[in-house]
Amino acid sequence: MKKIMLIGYGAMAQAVIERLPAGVALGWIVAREPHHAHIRNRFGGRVTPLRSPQACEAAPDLVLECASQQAVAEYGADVLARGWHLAVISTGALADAALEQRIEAARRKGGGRLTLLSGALAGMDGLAAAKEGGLERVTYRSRKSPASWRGSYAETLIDLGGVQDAQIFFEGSAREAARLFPANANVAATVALGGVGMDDTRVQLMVDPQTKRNTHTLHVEGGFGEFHLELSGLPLASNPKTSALAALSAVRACRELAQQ
Ligand SMILES: NC(=O)C1=CN([C@@H]2O[C@H](COP(=O)(O)OP(=O)(O)OC[C@H]3O[C@@H](n4cnc5c(N)ncnc54)[C@H](OP(=O)(O)O)[C@@H]3O)[C@@H](O)[C@H]2O)C=CC1
Ligand SMILES: O=C([O-])CC(=O)C(=O)O
Repeated sequence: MKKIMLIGYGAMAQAVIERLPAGVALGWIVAREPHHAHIRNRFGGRVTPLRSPQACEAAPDLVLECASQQAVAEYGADVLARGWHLAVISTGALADAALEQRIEAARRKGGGRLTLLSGALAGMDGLAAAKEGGLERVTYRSRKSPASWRGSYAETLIDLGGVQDAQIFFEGSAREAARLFPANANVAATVALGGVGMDDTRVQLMVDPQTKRNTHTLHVEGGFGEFHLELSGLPLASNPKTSALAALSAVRACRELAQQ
């Protein structure tokens, strides 16, 4: 039986817990103190709530980050320095070049393994293959409902309550998008890391009052030709910012672990 540590106890973490595949057990949850009593009541002694991964006395087979860019900054380097396997969903954290270097240095020194989860988008395999032939242009667009952008920096750029038609409210690099929209633009960072990098990946963010989906559009041009991919994902009921597919990509990482 493989034993995992989950970082975060929000919408995605709940979706992952509900779908944990056979052969994988949840051993630890890193969560803020107010969640600890709930975790103890729900799982009894089977799952230990922790304030940080450093408080864990055993070695998890996988540490699954389903929390925030801030959590990646707080714990990522330490997890990798211990030689553990870290799977990250809040990939936008790596838009901070200093943090990316710290994480890479810790990984090299400690021998840990870093996996970037494919998250809410598909096609990362095709992007990686296309990169081998040279990439010329990568554009990513995210289109979500007003509810999905609420509480984000979008509120300073557009009147989410008054918008009548679909509208682009942000255009910029993946680095800017991931840092300005930490709960909404991790996919931009994932595309950037798999393709032409944070500064050359063009990003458009769009609000659409007519949709209830999170639609991700990726356009890639290069020596191989071009591809255009559109994925229309259902958001999680408990967090409209987050697509169900992102949680399923974390479940898939657990299944791969079970099969090792
Ligand atoms: N790569 C991708 O394709 C996608 C990435 N994401 C990212 O996945 C992450 C999780 O999403 P989701 O579950 O929907 O978000 P939620 O806001 O629903 O839940 C986040 C959880 O993580 C906890 N948390 C955040 N920071 C820390 C920390 N430093 N230490 C301990 N706990 C922490 C929160 O704690 P508390 O309850 O105390 O606030 C909360 O329990 C987000 O960063 C989101 O942006 C989402 C969708 C797609
Ligand atoms: O889940 C999504 O649709 C995308 C998302 O939030 C992100 O990229 O951070």
